[in-house]
Amino acid sequence: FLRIAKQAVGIRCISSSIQRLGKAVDLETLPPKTREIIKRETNVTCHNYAAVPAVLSRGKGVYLWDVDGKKYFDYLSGYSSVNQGHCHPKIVAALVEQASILYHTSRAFHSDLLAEYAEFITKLFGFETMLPMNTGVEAAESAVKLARKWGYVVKKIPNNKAKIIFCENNFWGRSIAAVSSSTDITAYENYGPFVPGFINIPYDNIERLEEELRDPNVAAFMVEPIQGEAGVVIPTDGFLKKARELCTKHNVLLITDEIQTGLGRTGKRLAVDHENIRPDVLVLGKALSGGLYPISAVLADKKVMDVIEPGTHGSTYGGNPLAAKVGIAALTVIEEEKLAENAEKMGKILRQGLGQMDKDFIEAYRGRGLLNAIVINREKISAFDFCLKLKDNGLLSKPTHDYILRLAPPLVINESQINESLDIINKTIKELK
Ligand SMILES: Cc1ncc(COP(=O)(O)O)c(CNc2cccc(C(=O)O)c2)c1O
Repeated sequence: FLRIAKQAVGIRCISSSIQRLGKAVDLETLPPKTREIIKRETNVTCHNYAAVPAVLSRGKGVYLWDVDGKKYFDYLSGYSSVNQGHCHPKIVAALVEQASILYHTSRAFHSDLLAEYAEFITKLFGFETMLPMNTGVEAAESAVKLARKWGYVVKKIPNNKAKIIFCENNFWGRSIAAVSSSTDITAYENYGPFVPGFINIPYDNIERLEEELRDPNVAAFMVEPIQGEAGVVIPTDGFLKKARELCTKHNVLLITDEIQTGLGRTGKRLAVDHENIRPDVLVLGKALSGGLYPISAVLADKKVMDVIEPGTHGSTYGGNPLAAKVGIAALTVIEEEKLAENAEKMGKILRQGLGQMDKDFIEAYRGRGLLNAIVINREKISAFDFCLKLKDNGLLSKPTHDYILRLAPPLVINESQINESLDIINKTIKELK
């Protein structure tokens, strides 16, 4: 239905003012080196991003520096990839050391590190097996393939009839399958025809989920525990727990996409830990490498994962020894430095500060741990233009929508840095009043 609806009317299921593309920026207002590099890049690259006009050349911890030496707080963390902070010495050391030993064999052969990495990550998250991939969308798409195959082989769904339930305003990447499940017209427009068998329900709507789960051809429900790109949308307490119960009741796989919410970002190792539930399939990415290298993974128990036999799925780079080494280091840093606990503490301080800001300007704020967002009064300024002003004052972020600004610094941030960031946001608001 969704596919036909999208093709027929191209409806915008979410606000028509989606701001995937920021406002045009007057390059002449930028410092010369920044301006020149942006012009050169624009001349020879696909224009698939409307970037905030900062040209960065160095990063350390929570800080970034641009080519003119200006220092910024990073409040995007590479879209929650750099949870461990920029250029973390342990993760860099792992890469540098392994890069001069062995970095790629393909899985046509075994390498000495995949076993160590797979044992580490499966033990840490409590699953029997893992499938190593590279980007988030690859892992999410692998989870969709795994669920479909499980549906046919185990649940005995008639061939090519498997359905997968997604939530409106989901975001799991830019592949044809990912945009086939999307309700964001800027993500799917002019990319049809779409992948069949995908159903959309409103997020955080248990009644609608139960309704769709009654269809015996449903193989899985894939959901973000907190919707990141939708604007840090937190479900009602108990939603995930109820979804878990219903998926079990209807013999449907629960897939949680923790590519943005996982690995300490929301103040727990995984966002599902806030409700103490265990999915059938867990999808990780982004901070699995600390932002240093594309690493993603799908975790599941053997009764699910073993439907994939040799030669029926794969990836040139998936599970390479460099990724294995970097993955172990990145996960070790999160655990050893207690980054989830720090995210919980620092997130509370951040939201406390946001709560004291001018309510005429910041209409709302929300978040868990260090995955936060503010809703800006659209009468005052767009989120993109507010970003430009924040940049001038030394804080970098990027909107998720016209009036929603994400605030997601590396999880290594400390209290004085949070307070300094709050001062920058307050100063920017005062300048705009
Ligand atoms: C929840 C979630 N799942 C999957 C993906 C896809 O990961 P990859 O991008 O590594 O394939 C994401 C990605 N998250 C994300 C956030 C903001 C921008 C962009 C962008 O594609 O420009 C992507 C995500 O936020």
